[in-house]
Amino acid sequence: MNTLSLQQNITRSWQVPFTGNSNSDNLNSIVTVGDRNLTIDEVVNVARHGTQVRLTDNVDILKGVQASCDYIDRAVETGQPIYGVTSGFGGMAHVVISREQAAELQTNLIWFLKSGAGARLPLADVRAAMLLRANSHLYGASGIRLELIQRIETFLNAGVTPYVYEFGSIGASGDLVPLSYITGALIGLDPSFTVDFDGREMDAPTALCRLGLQPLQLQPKEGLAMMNGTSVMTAIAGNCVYDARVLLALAMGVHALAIQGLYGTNQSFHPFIHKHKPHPGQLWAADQMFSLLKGSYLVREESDGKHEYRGQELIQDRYSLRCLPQYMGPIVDGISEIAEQIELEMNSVTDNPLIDANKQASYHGGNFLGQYVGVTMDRLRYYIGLLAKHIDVQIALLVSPEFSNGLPPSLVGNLERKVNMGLKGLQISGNSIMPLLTFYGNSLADRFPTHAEQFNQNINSQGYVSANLTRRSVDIFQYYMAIALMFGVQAADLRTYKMTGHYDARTCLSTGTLELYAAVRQVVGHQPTSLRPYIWNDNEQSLDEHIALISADIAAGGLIVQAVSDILSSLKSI
Ligand SMILES: N[C@@H](Cc1ccc([N+](=O)[O-])cc1)C(=O)O
Repeated sequence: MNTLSLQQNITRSWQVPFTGNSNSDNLNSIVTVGDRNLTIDEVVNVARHGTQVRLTDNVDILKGVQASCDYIDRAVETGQPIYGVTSGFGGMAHVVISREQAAELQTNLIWFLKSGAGARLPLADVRAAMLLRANSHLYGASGIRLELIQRIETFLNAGVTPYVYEFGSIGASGDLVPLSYITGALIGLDPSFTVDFDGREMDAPTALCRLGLQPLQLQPKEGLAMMNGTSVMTAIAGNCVYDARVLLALAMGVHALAIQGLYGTNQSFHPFIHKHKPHPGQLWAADQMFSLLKGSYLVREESDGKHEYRGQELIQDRYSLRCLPQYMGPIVDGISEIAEQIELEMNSVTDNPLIDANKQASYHGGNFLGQYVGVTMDRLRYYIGLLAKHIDVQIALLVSPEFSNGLPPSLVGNLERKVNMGLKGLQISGNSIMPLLTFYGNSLADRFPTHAEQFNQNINSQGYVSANLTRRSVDIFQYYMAIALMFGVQAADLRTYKMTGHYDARTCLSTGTLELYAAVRQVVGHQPTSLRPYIWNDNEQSLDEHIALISADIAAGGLIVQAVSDILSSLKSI
């Protein structure tokens, strides 16, 4: 079946409704796999937005794939001792496997690894994992037939996604258990392997039948090649890095709104300061913030180096404003390093043994160890915690008249209505999320080794669990960001009123934050007006609904994300 002929514009059950963001250019173009490096954006487009996939038709590459299979065939024929081909697995690798048992060894591997537990992974993570597995195999070092790799292409393009579970991998032999579910489904091993077929739950043999495919018997090495690798944790990591960058760009937007709400200065972002401490992330954050505040009537324009006594107000801003580039810098640099390492992992061969068909040799090693994923995902959660902590203190300044430079307590809109308590509940709700995000910042990769599997896997990365935890952290951060944006918008309106006597912040905000402000107002369905700020009386809206609307827009890459697309693309180029 030619799955490429399937209509590309059908919206599938697992698809995130695409409203357009910075990777929209590539959205409808096909992603070719095998002859070049994949990017995080491409993986996200395939995983979430249904971009079609085509395996390379580069003859040399395809010959290389076949040559690795031929090498394995010969090795089995001649009884060469090769791990996992003519030997047992892991701590039982001393067991000799005969030529007659070599295929059964591979199928049996799926059976005893079918031991996952917990919730199902999001389908987008599984799709990304399949894409990365195909990519890894096309290096021709794995001894797996093109026919099996093509099944991955077929599944992806037809929207067929195996169910995989959140527990089972220690990230040591890669993701053995999660990948066993993908492998079992791809070959239609048994009805107990199930898939999402375009929104419908179905057993794998039935799904194959619908795709016009027969169940497939694994050849020697193929089970190991499919299951011995980091593709699932790396897939989750790639999706998380994408989301974390979006959230970092939004954090910059939130800070720019908060600085205007607080009537902060732009002087702290002056290039003169930062060229004297030129860490790339710090330079980026300062430069972005300087631009983001340009043209605003709600900042103290002090870029000429002048400053004045300000009565009871401090002559310079508090640290969460003044030291923003120095605080954000390491996070920016860290996330960019994480993105680089995850992209490299995405474009690696992560199984064992690896075959060099040209030299007629195979090498026993350990590219399946997911330590890069474990460590980077631990770091990413740590950075998310730091970002959240910074936003939390900004909100605390905004709601406290002692520190807010004259804003009403808890950002109450209508002070005449004495029962109005403003955004107190919203802050408390945010306060219930932020500590969790910093708690999730704890590391997992350094936890006590499990000495799994007869001490064979006696060091492990926990990369899979760490990546899943990072996804949770990203999801929660989206709620927190929604809350922060609500504070930013309300503060901008109230500061506008203080400066002008009307509430329409569009007339005063910087050009760099106007779109973000307008996007939030549009998403919650409250258009700006000069007569009232965003929140006027407590009983006129349900704040929880606004949180839900804004966070859903962020998750879908909607209007709010589009509003920071310049920041996002600049972030990707660091
Ligand atoms: N990742 C192991 C392969 C492996 C080890 C253990 C198991 N197992 O299930 O015990 C399976 C596969 C290696 O290549 O050495």
